[in-house]
Amino acid sequence: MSTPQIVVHRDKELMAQAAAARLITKIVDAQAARGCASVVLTGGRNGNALLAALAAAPARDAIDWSRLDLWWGDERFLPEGDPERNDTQAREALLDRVGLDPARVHFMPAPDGTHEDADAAAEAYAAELAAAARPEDHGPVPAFDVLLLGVGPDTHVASLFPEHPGVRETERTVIGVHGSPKPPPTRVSLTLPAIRAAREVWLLAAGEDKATAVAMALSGAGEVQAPAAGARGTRRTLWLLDQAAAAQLPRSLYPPASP
Ligand SMILES: O=C(O)[C@H](O)[C@@H](O)[C@H](O)[C@H](O)COP(=O)(O)O
Repeated sequence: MSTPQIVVHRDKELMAQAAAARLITKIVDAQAARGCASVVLTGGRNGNALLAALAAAPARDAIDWSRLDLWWGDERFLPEGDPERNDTQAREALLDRVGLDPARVHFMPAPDGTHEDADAAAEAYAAELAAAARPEDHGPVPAFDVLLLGVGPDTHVASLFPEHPGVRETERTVIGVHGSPKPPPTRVSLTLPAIRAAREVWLLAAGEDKATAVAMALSGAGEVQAPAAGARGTRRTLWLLDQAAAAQLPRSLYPPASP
């Protein structure tokens, strides 16, 4: 697993634009090397701001959108089209404006006749991930190129909350989450083992309400107390912050070239 690297941007708008530029390059490079790319999306304001910045970036057309696999790190277990669903928000911010191949867009299931509860939805998503994993991925989920995560003020990532059962999961790749402290209470989430299959994990945090969480997760806290600390990529773990979210980082971690 990779050691976290930290990049601090002046404010959250610049952070979203720089992350979008970084993501465009990453996807273009992966497509040039292998013909396709895979990205795991996150819910939350910072993840959506990144998608909106991507939609507005002229260089977005460098991406072959029909050869991009999209997955979700977590989803709010609400009916399809609900404005609070992460995928509804992602569609509005970006997905409805680009030429994606619907077969490559892997929404997490919504409640319906087949997926009565979040546990059934999680099981179905785990099977979809397993079916997409190739032998060279050496595991039950694809080795995603980039997995995006927002960081909560309590250090949660995806729908893995401090001290909740989900953060202790070592076997399953996707779980149903019940009693989430962040509404809505019922969710579906990748687990830390699934997150750690990604080549690159990018964590996004902006605003002063994130400063304590960022400092805690980067200062040696355990993943049960600080789930963000357990989110690492096999090749790279990148914390993308604005100045306010970086304000409580120990000086030893604060990158030299930061504003
Ligand atoms: O479904 C969700 O709500 C998320 O996926 C969640 O993990 C989110 O990313 C963080 O809470 C950060 O959210 P903000 O970027 O809005 O602070």
